[in-house]
Amino acid sequence: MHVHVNAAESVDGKLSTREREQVAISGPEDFDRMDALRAEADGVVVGVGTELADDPSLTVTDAERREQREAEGRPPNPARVVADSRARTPTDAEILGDEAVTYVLVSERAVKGDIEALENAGATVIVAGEDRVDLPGAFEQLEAHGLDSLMVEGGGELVFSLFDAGLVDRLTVYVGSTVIGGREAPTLVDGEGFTDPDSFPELSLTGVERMDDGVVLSYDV
Ligand SMILES: NC(=O)C1=CN([C@@H]2O[C@H](COP(=O)(O)OP(=O)(O)OC[C@H]3O[C@@H](n4cnc5c(N)ncnc54)[C@H](OP(=O)(O)O)[C@@H]3O)[C@@H](O)[C@H]2O)C=CC1
Ligand SMILES: Nc1nc(O)c(N)c(N[C@@H]2O[C@H](COP(=O)(O)O)[C@@H](O)[C@H]2O)n1
Repeated sequence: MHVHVNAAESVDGKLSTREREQVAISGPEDFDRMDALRAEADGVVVGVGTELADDPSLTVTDAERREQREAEGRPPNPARVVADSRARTPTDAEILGDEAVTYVLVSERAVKGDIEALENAGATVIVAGEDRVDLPGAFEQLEAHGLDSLMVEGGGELVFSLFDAGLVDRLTVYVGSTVIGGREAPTLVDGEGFTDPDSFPELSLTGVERMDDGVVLSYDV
């Protein structure tokens, strides 16, 4: 499985405000770059924190990109994937719309009734892990469903777990020229954090590009 993490952060590393409401950090050029990344991927992934905060659609906006995918024998939109241990995704969430297939990754903590409600709303539910979603195990199951490349949009809790599990292959981050601040505001990588310098993931900078009012930094992991 190839895993690409892409997000937009303020100059002080925040993904959003302490109120965790969706903020447009990047501009039209970067949103178009994100759309192109979605169009390349077999699946677009978020954590349930992002799902509940933003209610995103995770679909490809540009019609030509959807047509190009279809010309290649792919579905017009990538699959949507949400890491949601306790099956908290609302059944009227945008990601359960019929523009694309949707996988909800849950753990054994999810109750049967909530799983069935998501299945009735059109989701395919994948169970992996006892407490939180076991990401390596869940990604193996996604591969069995034909998904070989994932574009992860966040948020910081999920991105930490992906780095911690050694699952990230590529990182692109738009750094906008704005300051959000707030010790409780989500950052690109939250979770428990790494403490041993020997365990810090080492990235290799592969690109720096000016875009909108900021820069896009690209890394191989
Ligand atoms: N600027 C940008 O580019 C982006 C901004 N955002 C912003 O980020 C914020 C949301 O980020 P955040 O709160 O970090 O939430 P996340 O989207 O990272 O979701 C975190 C939740 O995912 C669930 N989860 C399931 N399995 C795992 C696992 N193995 N590891 C980690 N989490 C797991 C957990 O809930 P549970 O245990 O219940 O399953 C956890 O609380 C919002 O404010 C949103 O607007 C988000 C994406 C991009
Ligand atoms: N690239 C980027 N720039 C920003 O400024 C952002 N706020 C985000 N957020 C991500 O975009 C998702 C919105 O998805 P839809 O367009 O509604 O499908 C949101 O959930 C974040 O993942 N990204």
